[in-house]
Amino acid sequence: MGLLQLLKSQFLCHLILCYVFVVSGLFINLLQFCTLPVWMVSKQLARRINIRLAYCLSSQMVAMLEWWSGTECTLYTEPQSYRFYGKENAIVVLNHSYDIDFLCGWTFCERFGVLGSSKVLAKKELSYVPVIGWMWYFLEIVFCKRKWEEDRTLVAQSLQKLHDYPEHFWFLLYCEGTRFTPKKHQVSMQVAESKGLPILKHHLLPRTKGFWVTVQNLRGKAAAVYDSTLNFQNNEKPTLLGVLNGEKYHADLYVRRIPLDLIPEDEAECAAWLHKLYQEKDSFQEQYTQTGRFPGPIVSPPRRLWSLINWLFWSCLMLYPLGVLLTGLISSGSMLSIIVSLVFCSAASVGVRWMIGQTEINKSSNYGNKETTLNI
Ligand SMILES: CC/C=C\C/C=C\C/C=C\C/C=C\C/C=C\C/C=C\CCC(=O)SCCNC(=O)CCNC(=O)[C@H](O)C(C)(C)COP(=O)(O)OP(=O)(O)OC[C@H]1O[C@@H](n2cnc3c(N)ncnc32)[C@H](O)[C@@H]1OP(=O)(O)O
Ligand SMILES: CCCCCCCC/C=C\CCCCCCCC(=O)OC[C@@H](O)COP(=O)(O)O
Repeated sequence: MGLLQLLKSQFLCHLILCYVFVVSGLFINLLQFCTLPVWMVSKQLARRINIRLAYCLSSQMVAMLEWWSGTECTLYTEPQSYRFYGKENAIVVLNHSYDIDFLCGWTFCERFGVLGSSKVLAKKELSYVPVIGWMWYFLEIVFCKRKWEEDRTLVAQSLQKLHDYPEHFWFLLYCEGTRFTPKKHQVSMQVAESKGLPILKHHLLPRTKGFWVTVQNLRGKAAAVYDSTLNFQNNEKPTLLGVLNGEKYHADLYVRRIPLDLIPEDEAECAAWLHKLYQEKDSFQEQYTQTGRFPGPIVSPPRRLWSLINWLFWSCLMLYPLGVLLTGLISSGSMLSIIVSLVFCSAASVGVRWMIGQTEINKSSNYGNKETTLNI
């Protein structure tokens, strides 16, 4: 292990990175809160400010992936589709099998200039996660309860509000609704069998209602669906803790651009269309497993310096007061103050560890896990 790699794996380094992320994140949340009066005067101005504030926060995590861990993200796509990326609104359909799939998605958002405005249909529980969840609230992220009776109006209303959104955005939809585990796969394949649908090897059976409601409500606003399939070379199983440790991963993303007009309006036809899409995605994954690559040419956008510059800026801004505080603390010689600070630091690390836990598949919810969820 090289010296730099050894440094990256040190707990003290992690503590510093997390400190910068959390404290700057809370500060950004506060700035977002201050944009509330602006909403009353100019909604579009408030939205544009929030897009930039969100960029300041999410690009720190992107910088950690791209510059700290040096993870390589390769894009497989047709050149005629590539020219549209970042220049139109789109619905992104992505497989949900990795702890850091959302972060790889963010990396591509950053490279195509839509990171600050990127959106997702997220489970409601994530809105309570400090920093990221609170940021999403101001970014008009669409939350769902994964209860269709409530979601059908809730999600539709939130999507309608995006019709006058002032900047290009990608709206991410994990149609599988939860992360892939062997148990959830087994349960969802029972549902597939009962519906006479083919067995999927690499995906859970997609939930079609959220897709249908999204497509219907973003018609006229989104131009296309980006069917995206993510995998990692050499069977890597990336984690956020691994990224924090400076481990380098190799992500491959295959994207097909499908104009929204090609997607059926009728709910049943739209559901059948999505099932067929997932059967195709499954065959791409199988091809990747067999050959180590996706179909189509590689047209990767390079990582940009912006995420690194933003990260260095916030690090300087946050580490300076920390340095002043620590110097004052040590020179005061007060044992009580030092103990209180240590207790505070320990509590903060437990809090950050909990946040990182939200990304871990082994802490995944029970949604889709139980036979009782079978609506058959
Ligand atoms: C060029 C580069 C391109 C791309 C780059 C890639 C990406 C970048 C893009 C953007 C990045 C933006 C942000 C990323 C940042 C962070 C993201 C982080 C995380 C958030 C993710 C989540 O929170 S995922 C969880 C929430 N989302 C969803 O659940 C969406 C999918 N779900 C649905 O659509 C659901 O339908 C619903 C939520 C709307 C409603 O849920 P409900 O439970 O009520 O489901 P259903 O009504 O669908 O269930 C009943 C039907 O399902 C059948 N059933 C029952 N059991 C199962 C089972 N185990 N598996 C499958 N199906 C099942 C049942 O039979 C019913 O069938 P019907 O035929 O009657 O529909
Ligand atoms: C720059 C240094 C930063 C270091 C510190 C990083 C700390 C930040 C930690 C976490 C940010 C929270 C991001 C939450 C995104 C979680 C995405 C996710 O995958 O959600 C799961 C959901 O889809 C389905 O849930 P279930 O599978 O049903 O359960």
